[in-house]
Amino acid sequence: MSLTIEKLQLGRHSTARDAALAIVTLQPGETLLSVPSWTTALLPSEKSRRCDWCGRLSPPGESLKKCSGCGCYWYCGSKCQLRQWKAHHKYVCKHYTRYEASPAFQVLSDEDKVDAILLSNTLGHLNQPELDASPSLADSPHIVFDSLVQHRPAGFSVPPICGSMSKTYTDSEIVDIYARFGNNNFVLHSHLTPFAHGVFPLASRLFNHSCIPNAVAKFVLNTGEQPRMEVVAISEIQKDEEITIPYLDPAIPLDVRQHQLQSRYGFTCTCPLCLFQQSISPVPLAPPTELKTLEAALRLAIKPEGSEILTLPRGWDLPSLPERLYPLLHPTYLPALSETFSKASHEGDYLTALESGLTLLALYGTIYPVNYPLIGMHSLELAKTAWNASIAGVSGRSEEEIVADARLYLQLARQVLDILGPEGDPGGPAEETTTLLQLLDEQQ
Ligand SMILES: C[S@@+](CC[C@H](N)C(=O)[O-])C[C@H]1O[C@@H](n2cnc3c(N)ncnc32)[C@H](O)[C@@H]1O
Repeated sequence: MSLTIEKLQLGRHSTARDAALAIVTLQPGETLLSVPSWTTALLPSEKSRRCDWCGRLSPPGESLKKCSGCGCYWYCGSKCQLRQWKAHHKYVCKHYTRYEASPAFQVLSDEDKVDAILLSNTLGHLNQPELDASPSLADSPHIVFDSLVQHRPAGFSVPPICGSMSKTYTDSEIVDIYARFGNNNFVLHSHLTPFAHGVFPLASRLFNHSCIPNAVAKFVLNTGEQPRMEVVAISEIQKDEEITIPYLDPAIPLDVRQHQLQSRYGFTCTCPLCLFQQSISPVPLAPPTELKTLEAALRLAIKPEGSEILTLPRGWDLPSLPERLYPLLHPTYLPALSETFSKASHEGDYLTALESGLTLLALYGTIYPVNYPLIGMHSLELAKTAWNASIAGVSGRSEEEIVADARLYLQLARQVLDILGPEGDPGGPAEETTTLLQLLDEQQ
């Protein structure tokens, strides 16, 4: 398939069939692709909180309007309701209540329920003529969806379908369509919190996975429109370089990551992060007597004594990590550290919170590529902790020192979140960071 979209084009890949390649040099923060979802389905926890079409939260003081047919879909206005009706709800509405109450649907896991609804919606979409009579390939979700790689993991079985579409397609056609689901669909998130699953055929056709991605997907919500996926470069990408996104959190332990990539997507990841972690595996646990020394050394690597700048590794830099720090890469260490930071910040044990939060930031810096959104989110959390600590007081540290740290963390948060740009629900970390920086400036 030949496919060129402004800044990127499809080229051959040695193991993944095709790959998205940059046509020109791309800068961090550049939007590489912006596409509306073909169809989405909200997670059960989000039903009636968000519009089923545009995915926006119900505006403050207003409630969403319920579909009078099925009573199970909610909309922020008639524009969204009409569009969803035309796209696929007309096929499922009068069947939905019985379908949702059926034992075959009820036994499914929450994730599978969402995919079952997504499949029902997708069948509706496939049954519609393309909007454009002679669409370019990139504008034709039908053709692109048809060309997606199929994957049938162990235990693969098609969930029950809602509505009249089950009669329009043969069983084997439905199996073929569902076999493109697990490895091609996306989890939609707002400020990194998932709220829906969605089908974006063009994005699926283009982007392979790397645990050290050079781009990430974000989701933009506008009334009347389906949620839009935007793929944003987080580092400089050279002409002809492959553009990759993370299919899962690169901080997940190596064996779990490899297992999930193999079972859900059917491939073995050979990115430099996986290869490096394999090469040092099994990582020993740090002896408890040495842990504090190793943590201090890791913190010093990003924030040398008295330094007024944070030096996160430029891009993924694990091979340059001193070998004596490898025990901090043990798979159980990061979750324990993250727990310590959350608990200590919450309980007001600020000495522990500031130390563990900075160690965690340094550890994230060794795993995630530079400008990875989670680094910005964590840096904001650490800034808020430092802010609270400056008010409460921490023994051995002056208020000025702690406020200076809060500013450093906020600046890092802003740098990273500015590259990601606006996404998801109103408010959120980018706005919070700007407000806190303004407050700090006013206090000076
Ligand atoms: C969303 S598609 C990506 C586009 C795909 N390369 C294509 O040609 O349509 C996901 C599938 O691509 C392949 N894939 C993605 N990332 C890969 C990687 N890093 N190594 C090998 N295969 C990969 C797997 O077959 C996976 O199920």
